[in-house]
Amino acid sequence: MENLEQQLRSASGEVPDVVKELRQEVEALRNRLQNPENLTLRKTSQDSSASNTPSTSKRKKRVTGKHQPYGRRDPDSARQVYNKFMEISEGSACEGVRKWLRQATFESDAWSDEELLLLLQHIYVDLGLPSRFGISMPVLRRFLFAVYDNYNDVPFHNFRHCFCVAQMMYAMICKAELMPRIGELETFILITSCICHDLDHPGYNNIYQINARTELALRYNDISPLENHHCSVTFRILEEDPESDIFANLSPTDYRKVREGVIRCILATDMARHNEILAQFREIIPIFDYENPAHINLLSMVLIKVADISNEARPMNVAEPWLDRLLQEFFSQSDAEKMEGLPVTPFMDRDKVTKPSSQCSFIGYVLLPLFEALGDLLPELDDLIIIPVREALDYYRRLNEAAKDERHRRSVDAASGGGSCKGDGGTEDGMTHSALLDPNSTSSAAPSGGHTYGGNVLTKSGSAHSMRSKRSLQWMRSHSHSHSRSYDGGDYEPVPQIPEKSRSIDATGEETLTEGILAENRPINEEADEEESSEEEDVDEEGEETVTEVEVSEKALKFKISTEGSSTIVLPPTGVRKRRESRVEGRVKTDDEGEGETNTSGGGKAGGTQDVPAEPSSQSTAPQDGDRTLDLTEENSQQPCRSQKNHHHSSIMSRLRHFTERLSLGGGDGHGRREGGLSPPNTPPRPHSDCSGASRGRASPLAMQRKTASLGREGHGKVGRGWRALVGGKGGNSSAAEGGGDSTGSTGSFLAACSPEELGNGTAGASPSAASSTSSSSVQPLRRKKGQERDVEEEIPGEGSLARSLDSMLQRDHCKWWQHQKIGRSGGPSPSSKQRGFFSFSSARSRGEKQAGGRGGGEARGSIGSGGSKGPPLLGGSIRRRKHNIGSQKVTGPGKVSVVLADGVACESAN
Ligand SMILES: Nc1nc2c(ncn2[C@@H]2O[C@H](COP(=O)(O)O)[C@@H](O)[C@H]2O)c(=O)[nH]1
Ligand SMILES: [Zn+2]
Repeated sequence: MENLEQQLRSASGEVPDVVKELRQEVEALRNRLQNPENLTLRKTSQDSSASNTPSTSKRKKRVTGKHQPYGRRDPDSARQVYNKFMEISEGSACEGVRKWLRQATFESDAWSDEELLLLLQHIYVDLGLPSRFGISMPVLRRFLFAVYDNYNDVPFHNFRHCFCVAQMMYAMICKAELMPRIGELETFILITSCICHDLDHPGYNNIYQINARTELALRYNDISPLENHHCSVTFRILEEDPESDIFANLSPTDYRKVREGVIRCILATDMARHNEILAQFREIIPIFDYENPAHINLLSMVLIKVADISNEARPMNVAEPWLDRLLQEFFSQSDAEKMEGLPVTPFMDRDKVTKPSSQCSFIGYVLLPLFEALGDLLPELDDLIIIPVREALDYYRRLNEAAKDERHRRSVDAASGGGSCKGDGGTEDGMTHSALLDPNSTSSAAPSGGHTYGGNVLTKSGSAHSMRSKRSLQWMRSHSHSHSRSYDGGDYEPVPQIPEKSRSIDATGEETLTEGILAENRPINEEADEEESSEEEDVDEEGEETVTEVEVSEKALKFKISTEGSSTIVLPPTGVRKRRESRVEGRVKTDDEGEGETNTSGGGKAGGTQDVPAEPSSQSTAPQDGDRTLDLTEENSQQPCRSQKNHHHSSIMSRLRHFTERLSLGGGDGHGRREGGLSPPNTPPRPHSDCSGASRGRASPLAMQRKTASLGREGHGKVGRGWRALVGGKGGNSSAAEGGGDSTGSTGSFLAACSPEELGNGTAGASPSAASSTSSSSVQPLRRKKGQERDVEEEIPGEGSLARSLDSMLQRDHCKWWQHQKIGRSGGPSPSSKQRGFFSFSSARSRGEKQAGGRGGGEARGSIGSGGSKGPPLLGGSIRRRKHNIGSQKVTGPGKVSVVLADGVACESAN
């Protein structure tokens, strides 16, 4: 522009007005673009021309990643989804689908995007939320679509993930009959939070955001940058398009509670806060009081966390594609980290992670302890989520054990000049069939770390097995004989096994020896302390572990916001070994015996219970009441922490210094400068085949099974097409649909997709899924069929021919297909003669059913608690809510400054 103006000036002596105006516009545009706030959402105004679609234009600039390989979905396809959603939006799910929607077996892949939107609508309506909170159906639909439109096209953290989380939340609410207990408002908060909890997720996590110093990390000062962003986007959606504002008719009090609640819940999904939240929750379980808002707060945070990581509670054919997507996202991030010279996040590193190792670690150390804590309070959820997760862990342990056995066998073979890796039970991919196939195999349950292989017990030298507790071994033994998902609910105490992480297995079963996991990952992935090295000495090379996401994420949070409204500098754990021990022992010690008091003085309540160490000297990473910050001054560094008998204080001090330096400095030259100059990685999302698994690149029965099960990702609509063909669309355009969406509904057509008789007569051979169903149902004890191997390359979603043939089959025989899906879920509901097929497509009126909608239309279902006024304060709890002036600072101790980040959230740090 400047050049142009200069030329014009020299040519004609003046700059014409039109050019001046143009310049102003360019300036305004530049300002908009440079302010990331303006870029978070797609502007409604930009595309309002097209059928009143709320928002479908491409955002110009990302705020969530420097080198971002992912993007939004194509605006045209989003618009199409909107139009289709509007077409079907007055339909409703039939009874069979509704029931399925309350199960962990629900398969989101079976539905198109617009169908999922319809199902989300159903969830709101079924819970009576629109009528209770004055949400008209057009507003609800517009909101749901805006949410859809603000998810990115990333492998895992996409709209379908948010759907799954919301659906699991719905299932838990129904199963445990939570609504009367927690109240309508909290239910509203929970469902909405689930739907919004990963909005605009870039596919790269907080660790990347912080290390790469992205706009988000800068904006949120490294404090849960993504979760803060998800919250921010949530409320921007509502602010920027009042027609989508589902909170518009809330009273000011309720609005405040909802806003606080949604923020609280979404922020709780940061895995860096996992231990803190779990520890606090465990504290209150024995005294849980549904009348106590602080307890409800914490329960909600746990519920959303559980829903968020609940994929492994789903049947194998649902869970595994999600794991593949997650690893795809992980690997893409670690590839980018490598290319950008950033610390490589160990649990995301394709060179170090296998599916079984990843899942053993995650389920054993992160997921199951959380689920079981929830199960302690809500035993109703055992069947729904806890037992399936135990089985998943059992399965992955077996895989891990088998892989270890195989490696051992190979090394023995190699040492003795032995030959082939194949034969006598070994598979091409390094798995030992005997261990996988034989549920009675003792290989995963051998006491004292013994492995059986070919009848010989190989004694493992390492400490990993010795770190299993007796109870763990007992459980593993008992479960190695388990043949059914119908777990007897016996005396199971989950004590995680130490998964093997030090080696990964490639497609041929070749193992890649990894270096010390922590060694490569500076700054925030490293345990740099010498003392720690010595602490690790008793971990043999096979017992080496990859730190979990929680551990790495905790470290990534320089400031850890506590739910008490203050924040604390996290004490770095004293070492992997101690962490493991504390996990192994902590639960046993804390729940009943009260031995976990070693690190609190005066019986401090908050925190620490999960990580209560086996040894008094170990550290809890959870903040303790009364001593929430670590004083960094030299003189105080010599003093023991007030609330912790800290035998390692000085080393922790040095570690902390080291750690905080590294944190703030990023990788690179050791002086805080990342090595620049690297070209953008330009790493497109890896195809599925790049997710390393215990076995890759080979077709297998399982792969076929999975292929048939994870249907129609070619547009996500394959399966639904059968239904859509039947329903045919209402024929109304989107605006008509919007207009007609009040509680009375318009004259929607009624269409029962198939009759109960048809369902009852379905035969197993009718579809590829039926094959899946048959085979998986015949192997109840494990989540996998005997001999099933992992084959990632075979799992590419949406791969043509099978999906196509299924699609055409579905158009003929969708009812049977659906029935088989139901049959096929291990642990899923048995098909009932009352099942009514896919969807019935009916208006509220024609079904004579409550269809919430316009104000006062339709009452809430179920027994609902008192008026939804239970919304507790943000960050409340045991938990004093503090009113602060945002931005204010005060010195809170020698070398410490407290800065108020947001209402109720203060951050204390060394100055
Ligand atoms: N290794 C695994 N990690 C998992 C699995 N399911 C979830 N996760 C991790 O948890 C977080 C949840 O947070 P989100 O709000 O970002 O979704 C997710 O990012 C994963 O990293 C799993 O099955 N295995
Ligand atoms: Zn999530």
